[in-house]
Amino acid sequence: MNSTMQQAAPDTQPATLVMDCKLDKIFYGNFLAVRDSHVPIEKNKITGFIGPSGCGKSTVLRSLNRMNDLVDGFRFDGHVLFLGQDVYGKGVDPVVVRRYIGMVFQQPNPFSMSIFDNVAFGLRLNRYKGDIGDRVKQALQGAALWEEVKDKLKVSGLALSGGQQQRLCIARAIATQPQVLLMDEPCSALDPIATRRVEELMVELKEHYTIALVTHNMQQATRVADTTAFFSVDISGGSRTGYLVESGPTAQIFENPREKLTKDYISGQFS
Ligand SMILES: Nc1ncnc2c1ncn2[C@@H]1O[C@H](COP(=O)(O)OP(=O)(O)OP(=O)(O)O)[C@@H](O)[C@H]1O
Repeated sequence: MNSTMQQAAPDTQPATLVMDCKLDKIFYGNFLAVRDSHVPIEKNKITGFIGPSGCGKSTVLRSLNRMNDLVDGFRFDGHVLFLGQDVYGKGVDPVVVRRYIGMVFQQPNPFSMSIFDNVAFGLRLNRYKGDIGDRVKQALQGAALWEEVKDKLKVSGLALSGGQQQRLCIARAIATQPQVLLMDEPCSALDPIATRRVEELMVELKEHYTIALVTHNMQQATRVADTTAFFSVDISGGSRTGYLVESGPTAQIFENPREKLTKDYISGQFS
């Protein structure tokens, strides 16, 4: 395993599998937050994570690019493989991991700097040697924001509308050309029109990227996700531990789920 994560996928890895995430147990200190969750993430697809509050959707998502490393007491049993390589392997730099597996958060969080500098941020951080201007333009085009901002690249990112800010954050995330984009409820702070825009964008982006999406919105999952993973919460041990109930093609999960728990949840019978 090398720290740059640039090796080719081993032959044993199915070509379509970008990430193989086997999260047997995830702890925050002594608290078992998630158990028994094996989530395959397939290339150029959107994998949606759905389930009730506290079932561990964000915990699982944030484990995929080591965002949880920043949380005191976080540890897990299992593995997270990116193109067959252990994301948590010895000597693997989390900063490098996040270059390949980018993230977009719930609240649009542009930096307090110009639109251009927001998008160029990761490129500069990674000492990008090419033409930064070209890459910024390409990323803004990819995030369907270029036409709206091309004449005001020096204006602060904070001066944009909420929907534009979220597309700016998506541009920032794709500027370094990651292979996977993790999106944690990216539309929850947006109005319905901006939400539709970002949903359309996600569908366009999957042509070039692989996306894992946490969403509370089941209609959103049916609109954009190719695969859906349904999580629930086990309260039988007196604690609240999230786990994967089932995952599969979105149409199957919503129209013909294998598990009664899934059926109850998607028909609104979950308490
Ligand atoms: N940093 C943390 N420290 C301790 N416990 C945490 C931390 N983050 C999450 N948890 C706990 O882990 C469990 C899963 O939380 P998580 O946020 O992953 O669930 P979720 O399904 O994404 O919830 P929601 O839909 O409400 O955002 C919860 O019990 C939560 O309180």
